[in-house]
Amino acid sequence: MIITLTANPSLDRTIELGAPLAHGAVQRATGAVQDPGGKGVNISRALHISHVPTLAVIPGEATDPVLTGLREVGVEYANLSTGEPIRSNITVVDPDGTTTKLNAPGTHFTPELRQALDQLVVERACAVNDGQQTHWVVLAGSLPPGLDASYYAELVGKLRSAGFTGNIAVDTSEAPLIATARGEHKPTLIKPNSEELAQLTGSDNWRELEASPELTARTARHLVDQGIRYVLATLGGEGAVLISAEGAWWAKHEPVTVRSTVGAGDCSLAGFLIAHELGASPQDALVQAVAHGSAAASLPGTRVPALEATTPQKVTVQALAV
Ligand SMILES: O=P(O)(O)OC[C@@]1(O)O[C@H](CO)[C@@H](O)[C@@H]1O
Repeated sequence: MIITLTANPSLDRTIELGAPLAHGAVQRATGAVQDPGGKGVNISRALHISHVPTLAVIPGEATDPVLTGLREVGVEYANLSTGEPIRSNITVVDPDGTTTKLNAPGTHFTPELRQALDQLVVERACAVNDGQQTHWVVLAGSLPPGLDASYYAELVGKLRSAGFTGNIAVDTSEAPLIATARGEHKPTLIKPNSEELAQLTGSDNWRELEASPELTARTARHLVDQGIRYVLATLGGEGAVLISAEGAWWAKHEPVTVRSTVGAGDCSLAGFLIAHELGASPQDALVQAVAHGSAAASLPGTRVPALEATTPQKVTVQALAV
């Protein structure tokens, strides 16, 4: 069982344009799709479609389109009533696949709501759900207004104090990511992209990291030395690097036609988790992460691929010396 927390879920509305986005103009879309979104939600959707048991913890009303959307596809969830609609995030896709994303701030959290959310996550992580122990808790996405940057770092500590001994992954950015990496209780895994790795390590040139798997591995090595077991660094079209105490590897998929990169990073993490649940080695889990990310990028909107629709045989992997 893998539990995901999406503290700031979203209804993802994707609009496809027949001509490049023109600032200040009225443009007619050639297509529009809407999906339940937010990073943890996407990860749970990707796990579910590949038959890996998952529970998505989400603040929001049961009648909200995000939750009805999850019910329609059969993803199990535990929601915390907030009295507010879940935010809508807009993605505009140009004909060449370039995406422009507009993310709303999300529901304001009171201290009472925060406490209730903590309790829900900790209770579900420590309980046996549907006869299954929780192997991973994934804390994912931005934090809504009212939850401060140390929220995930503190929640990792609360899970450990409550006796949760499984793995914890954190997939976030900016101040919450920095606070998590510096926190007293380290997560098992973090999944930064190049920009986030640069934020974490104080590097001012994330493009250099994206272009160099070796530099990425050397940079992320410090995080592993500080107690994070796995750093899964995604590099866009350049694949991903996994850095762990056992070694570092770079994996890259053959080029694909990109429809939408939104959620591709979430699917990479889902691919890693699926492979890990199936007992794969870290290196093979990296290959599946890259296969999942590429498959997601070739789908429209925030659509997620099933394991059987991914092509790990088109991924090349090599060990990196760090
Ligand atoms: O505003 P956040 O929480 O950083 O990101 C939210 C979001 O952009 O992330 C997902 C893709 O990773 C989308 O489903 C969603 O709209």
